[in-house]
Amino acid sequence: MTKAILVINAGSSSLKFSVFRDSGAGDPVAAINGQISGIGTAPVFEAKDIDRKPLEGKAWQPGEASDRTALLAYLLDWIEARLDGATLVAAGHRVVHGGIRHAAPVRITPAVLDELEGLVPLAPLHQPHNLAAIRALAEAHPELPQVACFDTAFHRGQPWQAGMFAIPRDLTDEGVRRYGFHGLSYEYIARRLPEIAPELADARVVVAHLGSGASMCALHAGRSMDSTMGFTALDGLPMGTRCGAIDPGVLIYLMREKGMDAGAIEKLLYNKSGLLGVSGVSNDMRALLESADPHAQEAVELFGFRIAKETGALASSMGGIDALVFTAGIGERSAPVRALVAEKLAWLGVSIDAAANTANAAKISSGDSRIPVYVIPTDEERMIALHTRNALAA
Ligand SMILES: Nc1ncnc2c1ncn2[C@@H]1O[C@H](COP(=O)(O)OP(=O)(O)O)[C@@H](O)[C@H]1O
Ligand SMILES: CC(=O)OP(=O)(O)O
Ligand SMILES: [Mg+2]
Repeated sequence: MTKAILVINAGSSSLKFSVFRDSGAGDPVAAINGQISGIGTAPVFEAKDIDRKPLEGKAWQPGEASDRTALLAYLLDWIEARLDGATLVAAGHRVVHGGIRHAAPVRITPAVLDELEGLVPLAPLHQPHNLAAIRALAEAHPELPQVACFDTAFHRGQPWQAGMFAIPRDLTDEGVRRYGFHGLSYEYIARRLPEIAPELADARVVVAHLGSGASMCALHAGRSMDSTMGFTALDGLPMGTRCGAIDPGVLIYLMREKGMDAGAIEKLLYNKSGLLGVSGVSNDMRALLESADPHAQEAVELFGFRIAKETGALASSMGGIDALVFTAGIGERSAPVRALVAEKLAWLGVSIDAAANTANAAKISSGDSRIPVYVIPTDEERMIALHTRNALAA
């Protein structure tokens, strides 16, 4: 029997999904990818087959389909009509925060769901939507096994120094520590890199996951040694709308001198900062690269500066660097951003080939670069499908 696994990556206003077919041999294979975007306003459903051929499009009128349960029920009906003889056996979800307890994917039960709900304050942009999708699916299909795959899990094996803040120990003990995120993406890169470059299997590699959320990871022999994100997905690099690393004294200043409460600070740092806050133009890197506004150019420059700076820091965490990898939306597709970072890493001997970079080639370093530089498309969905299958088999 061919089995089908539904993979869901739920965001604030979108629900990305994939259907994988699992014959039992090798990795599950993606058959359908799609998303429902515009949730909460005017939802739009799009799906493509594995050759990127459009399968379906549907747009709802504003207000017509406002709740996630109804949209998920629609999605499930649509998927079930296209299983083509396969049986839907499980759903795997990206859940951003697994907290102190989860170092591996877990089968969802009501108790697990309640526990994950407790982590909402640590990932306000993601966790509520991840859990809402699980709840809605459980309502529509109570018998379907669901598995939560955590963005934090891959980092749980880091050396203790990478996970610790210099704060009183009782706070550390209760979980106020650095977790790291985008773990499903880094785990995929850790598997994929040795296929592309076998000589790098045991190497010290800095991976830059540059999407709407952006972070970097120090990978040594495929294991996470350090990462730029910490307790929350706010730390590290500036992102589309998130500030990245900030002096905690700024928060005290905002509270004391500006009278801001937790909600206002959360909104400022998660939704109004980053590329959007610096540029005043957009949170989208494409718009900034096209803009002549000097503040847009400053936002791009700051992004590149911080990526280069963190490359040095992460290399230090591993005692050196043997390769650099770019991935995710900006990392995979923005030659100007990669060129900017490479320029700032010239001191390290990084040099890229302009034509290869423009072509988004797999290897973009020039022959005389001291370390190779790769562009590797990430595949968080494939990791989720794999983890979901394995969690069910266990
Ligand atoms: N060709 C491109 N050039 C520059 N940036 C791009 C390009 N294509 C996509 N992006 C950027 O990638 C970001 C989305 O990355 P992605 O990894 O899909 O994010 P997420 O999954 O976190 O929503 C967008 O904010 C956009 O700025
Ligand atoms: C953890 C995180 O920042 O995720 P995303 O890039 O999807 O926003
Ligand atoms: Mg992403």
